[in-house]
Amino acid sequence: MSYQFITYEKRDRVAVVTLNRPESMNALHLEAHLELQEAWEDFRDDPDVWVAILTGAGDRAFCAGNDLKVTAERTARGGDVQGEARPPFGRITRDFDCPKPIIAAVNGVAAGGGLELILACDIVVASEHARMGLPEPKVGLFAGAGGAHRLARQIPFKVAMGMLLTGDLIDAPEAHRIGLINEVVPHEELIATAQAWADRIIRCSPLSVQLTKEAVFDAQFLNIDDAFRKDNGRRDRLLASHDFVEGPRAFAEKRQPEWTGR
Ligand SMILES: CCCCCCCCCCCCC[C@H](O)CC(=O)SCCNC(=O)CCNC(=O)[C@H](O)C(C)(C)COP(=O)(O)OP(=O)(O)OC[C@H]1O[C@@H](n2cnc3c(N)ncnc32)[C@H](O)[C@@H]1OP(=O)(O)O
Repeated sequence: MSYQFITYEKRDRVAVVTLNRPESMNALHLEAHLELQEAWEDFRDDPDVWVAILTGAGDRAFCAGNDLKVTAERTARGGDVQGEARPPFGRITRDFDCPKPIIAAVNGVAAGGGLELILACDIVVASEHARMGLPEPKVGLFAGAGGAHRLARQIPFKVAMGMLLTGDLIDAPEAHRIGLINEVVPHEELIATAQAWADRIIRCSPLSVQLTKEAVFDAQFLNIDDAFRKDNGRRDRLLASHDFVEGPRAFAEKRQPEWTGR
């Protein structure tokens, strides 16, 4: 599939998705959002790819959120911005709720939908000059693509409300201090650090990793009985899998496992 507003490369079980509108701070208009959605569906459904890295092109921005200039132009022309906005607000990060891990490599500013993409990722490595926040209230919107219901689950409530109600951005060291990101690294080490996280994950059984992510997600959003009920189904699936046989056998034979993910 060829893309105009993102790049999508797969190598050695890792998919690298790059937002590719550096001239617009990698801001997302509807067309870019739809390409991103397509790439996630391919990543989710490709059995040969186990982890994704999401980053932005250029050195200035990871993603500046919705493309405000395009929205302004389309609103001025009487375009159906409301219709355009409806799917992404629900979908832009729902698609990320695929069971495979996604690592964000934050190469610059992540604002609005840019931070909402990060909140939907599982592991976040940021360049030392990255900044992030949810400035939607400053532009007449609200963080409806995951920011309002994810931020307060990932950092202390009052710190989250301070960010959500002011729209203020924070720098990478502060994001790391409050636990919003895993690591802050020199800019030139960003992609290598994200790749190192991916390499550590693909040494694990892909089936175990995916079921772990599903279990964590269900525990966050389902009532405890439903979450445990789904865990029982996951456990049965894992116990019946090749990986459940291969893992202990490889350990006993002191060799690297040969995972199949089935
Ligand atoms: C909502 C309708 C949706 C319609 C369908 C869209 C589908 C895609 C869905 C995306 C997710 C939407 C959900 C999300 O919750 C809603 C939002 O994201 S609202 C937007 C939130 N983002 C912002 O408010 C950020 C605005 N920008 C800034 O605050 C600053 O630019 C910055 C990011 C902090 C960077 O500051 P600086 O480093 O000082 O750089 P500049 O300000 O000088 O900017 C450089 C250059 O880039 C242009 N630019 C920056 N941000 C955007 C943007 N979001 N859209 C378009 N262009 C942007 C800026 O204008 C400058 O351009 P120049 O003037 O040099 O031509």
